Amino acid sequence: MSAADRRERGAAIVAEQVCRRHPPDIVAVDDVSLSIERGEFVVLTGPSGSGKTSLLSLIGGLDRPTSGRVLIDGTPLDEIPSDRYHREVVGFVFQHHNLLGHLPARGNVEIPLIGAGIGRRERRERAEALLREVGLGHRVNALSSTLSGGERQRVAVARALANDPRLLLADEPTGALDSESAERVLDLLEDARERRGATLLVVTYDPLLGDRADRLLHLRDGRLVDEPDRPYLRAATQQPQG
Ligand SMILES: Nc1ncnc2c1ncn2[C@@H]1O[C@H](COP(=O)(O)OP(=O)(O)OP(=O)(O)O)[C@@H](O)[C@H]1O
Repeated sequence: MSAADRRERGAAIVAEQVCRRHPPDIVAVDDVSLSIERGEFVVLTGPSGSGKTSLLSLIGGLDRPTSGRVLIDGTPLDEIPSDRYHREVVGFVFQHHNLLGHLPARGNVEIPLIGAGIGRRERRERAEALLREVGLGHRVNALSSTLSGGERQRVAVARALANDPRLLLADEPTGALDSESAERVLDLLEDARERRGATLLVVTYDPLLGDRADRLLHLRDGRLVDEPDRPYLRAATQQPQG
């Protein structure tokens, strides 16, 4: 199916000849075209420095292509107001979870709800419900800085889900976790897809995620490449270097 066909059927994400250059001569993303169906779970992998985070940032509206364009549900991303996109459409899980350590777990999950015109009490209830969903109902008042790595990552997932995003983007969400915590985070992401119909795009080296994804995309030197097997999916401690 061509990218244009998928767009007609309402692909969640389309990239059309997307490039991201950094002066003077770095090409982080080089002419990438792709299409991801609604509700699909796609893993993006490739060696270190191949452009995975750069591409995720372009799709997540954290950065803009130097040429080409990204469409979300058929609408060019640069026509969607950035605050609306981040408030209503997309949720992010970062590897280093970017939690505010001085806030309790609940406070972190409430952050995306603050700009959404939701009253304080409802925000609180929703954040607590999400934390229960990720198995942290007993830790809602714990300062994030006192949580374990796996717990923090689960808070990060709860925060990413707070706005009920239809697009969930994750950058090495299990990279820093032991296998049990990694399984748990992965279950949460898959649950978001099954229960909420979210589309998942996940950057990873983790074979566990690769096994569960519908499809793997491989980047090398900023370009999408065909790989016969899964050379970049290895335990985090054995990450291949560029
Ligand atoms: N702001 C920037 N300025 C200059 N070069 C950049 C910038 N951001 C990324 N790059 C370069 O673009 C290339 C792709 O980087 P990116 O972080 O997207 O790779 P990656 O595949 O996510 O790597 P890793 O797996 O190590 O996180 C790298 O060569 C990187 O040094």
